[in-house]
Amino acid sequence: MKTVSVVCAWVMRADGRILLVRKANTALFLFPGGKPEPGETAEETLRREIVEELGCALRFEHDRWPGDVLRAPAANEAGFDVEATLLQVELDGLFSARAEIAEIAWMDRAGRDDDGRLLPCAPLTDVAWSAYDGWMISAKSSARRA
Ligand SMILES: Nc1nc2c([nH]c(=O)n2[C@H]2C[C@H](O)[C@@H](COP(=O)(O)OP(=O)(O)OP(=O)(O)O)O2)c(=O)[nH]1
Repeated sequence: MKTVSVVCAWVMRADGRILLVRKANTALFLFPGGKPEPGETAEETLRREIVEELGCALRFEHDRWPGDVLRAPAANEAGFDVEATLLQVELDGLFSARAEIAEIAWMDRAGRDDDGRLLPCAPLTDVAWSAYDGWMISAKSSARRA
């Protein structure tokens, strides 16, 4: 299987919804982010992509879900898997849809946006929710053991 590598942002609102974007002329909602340029660290890629897509800076929190490298069928490239480095971050400052972003949405665990609309999502979204749930379960059981 051919692979496309991306770095993506897991941005969780206080009510537990996560931020997704839909790019112009595409149907599926995705995590903000994109492909690294040569020589960039994951953090540099994400800062650049978020400025391009949402026009704001990022904060990297250290006491949150450390994120993961996740694999799923690629949303917009037939025959490719996406290998995504997903980093939990917070947006710093006002943000809005820029450049190629057609829509921004906050998705809940049931896949709905703030208006109750069921969002069509890239396969990576489900994989990421499952990884996050797994981390939450293990974080709670270590807290109980402590
Ligand atoms: N950003 C992002 N891309 C995803 C996700 N899930 C998923 O399958 N992909 C796929 C879609 C595309 O096939 C690929 C990202 O390519 P892209 O074209 O959006 O990346 P980019 O912004 O760096 O654009 P470019 O360099 O090709 O101009 O990864 C996701 O959650 N976020």
